[in-house]
Amino acid sequence: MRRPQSDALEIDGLTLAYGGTNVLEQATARFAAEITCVVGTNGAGKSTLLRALATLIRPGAGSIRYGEVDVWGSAAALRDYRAQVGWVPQEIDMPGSASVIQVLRYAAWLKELPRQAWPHAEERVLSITGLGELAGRPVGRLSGGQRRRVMLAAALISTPRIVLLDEPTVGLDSEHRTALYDALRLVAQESIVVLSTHLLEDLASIADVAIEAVGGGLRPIDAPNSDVDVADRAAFYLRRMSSPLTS
Ligand SMILES: Nc1ncnc2c1ncn2[C@@H]1O[C@H](COP(=O)(O)OP(=O)(O)OP(=O)(O)O)[C@@H](O)[C@H]1O
Repeated sequence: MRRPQSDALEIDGLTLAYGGTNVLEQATARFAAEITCVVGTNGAGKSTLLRALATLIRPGAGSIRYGEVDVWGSAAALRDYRAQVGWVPQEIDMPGSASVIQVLRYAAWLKELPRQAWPHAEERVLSITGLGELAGRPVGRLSGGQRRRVMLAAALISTPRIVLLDEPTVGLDSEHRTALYDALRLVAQESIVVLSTHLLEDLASIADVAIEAVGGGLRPIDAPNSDVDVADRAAFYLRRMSSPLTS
């Protein structure tokens, strides 16, 4: 079931900079309980936007609001917001000797989940990510795609309402991408999912909404009629991506 409108995540007039250089300027967007893909060329600001949504970077101007609350408005608002966020960074960083279940328990401990809730939470995220049979295996003995799903499972352990993934498909073959996308489909039934990608051809199979980081701003790529088939949708996105800014 879709989340109520009031729980949307909104950015308004957002400016993000490193040093004195703006990466995004006056950017506006709205994210609902569906899968939003952020696309754009190298250096366009996709990761920067994702990091800002994860509150790893503080905006120079503008606001990030979740359910009408300015997440940077107070220390309490920031803490409450962070408790709702599951973050999957681009870099896979887990001790190779730890088993999948140990990684999940560490994530549950970090998120301060009550210990009695751990077994149910572990079962839930293993099921969503299709990792049940690998629970006891050291992550160093998993494939890149499986490790990526472990990171997603760890991010999901506290049932976050907002799931942010920076380039989650890097290095994955189509089979592993499909497994990841299947997991994200389940997550997006209840949570806001935002991911960055440079794989335009995958937008057709995963994106409910696509936005492009371009020229320091964010531009929605109109959703095509969902009745058209997947190949047509992909072609649609690719056409939109290559169209001039004024179109
Ligand atoms: N920590 C940083 N310090 C200074 N500049 C940075 C930093 N991180 C990113 N940048 C710059 O900000 C701009 C946007 O980078 P960002 O990583 O958000 O782009 P991207 O769209 O994710 O690119 P890619 O597709 O290559 O991952 C780039 O010009 C980059 O060089």
